[in-house]
Amino acid sequence: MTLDPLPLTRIPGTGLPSSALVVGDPARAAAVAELLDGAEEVSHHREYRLFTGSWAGLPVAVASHGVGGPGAILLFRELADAGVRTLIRLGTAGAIRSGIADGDLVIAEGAVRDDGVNGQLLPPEYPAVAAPEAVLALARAAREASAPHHRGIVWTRAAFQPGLLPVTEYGKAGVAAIEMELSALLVTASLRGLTAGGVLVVDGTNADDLVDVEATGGYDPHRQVVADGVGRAAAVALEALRLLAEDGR
Ligand SMILES: O=P(O)(O)O[C@H]1O[C@H](CO)[C@@H](O)[C@H]1O
Ligand SMILES: O=c1cc[nH]c(=O)[nH]1
Repeated sequence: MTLDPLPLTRIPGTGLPSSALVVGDPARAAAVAELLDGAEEVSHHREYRLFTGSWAGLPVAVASHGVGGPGAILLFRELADAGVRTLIRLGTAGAIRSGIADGDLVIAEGAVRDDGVNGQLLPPEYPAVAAPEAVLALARAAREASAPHHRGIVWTRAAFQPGLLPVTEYGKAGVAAIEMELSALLVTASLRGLTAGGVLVVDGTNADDLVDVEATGGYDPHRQVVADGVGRAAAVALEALRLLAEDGR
């Protein structure tokens, strides 16, 4: 692999696979890499940890982007600069819509753009939409893996912990779940002509009192039900990348 590290994340500027799975947590990137054949760690700078390997014959990159849109977008853009064309985010999220339980997967059809970075880059009317092909590939992979899953709009929100200001009641608009980076990825993908989507594992409730507490319990992402969901979602996301590649993406 050519070693010409890009300035912000120190990932190589050339030689990466065209398909990438992105996750928040560097330790999760390492855990997902263990599912790959021939996995190697390529680079690790700040929160940006990168592995390559292959899944069912498809070369893939697995990279971590840390917590929050402003930092994550640095990785998304440098992956695009490095030639990555198809990206799936595998993350965790709090459920908002009722009927979504801990460990369930939420496949994002689009995201509310509260990511804390795109608002400084382009007008708020510009949408954050997942590639339909990515949505369908994720749904098919989840169905074939018998992983409980839901589809819908996700709220990407820069703030996690509660503050003084009232919180928008996106539950009334049918929003499925809340997380922190997906809209940064989806907008980057639209601007750069990439294919992107996201699958999120419900890990409980957001710190704000927004969610279906009865369905999800309190916020504790360190439970077995979440780890089991992340394991299922990792296989679903990798399989979706394979389906997309089969489809020429
Ligand atoms: O599990 P990850 O991918 O980090 O995703 C979620 O978890 C973090 C918050 O704990 C935020 O990054 C949020 O988007
Ligand atoms: O942003 C997030 C991530 C996980 N769980 C939440 O409730 N919110």
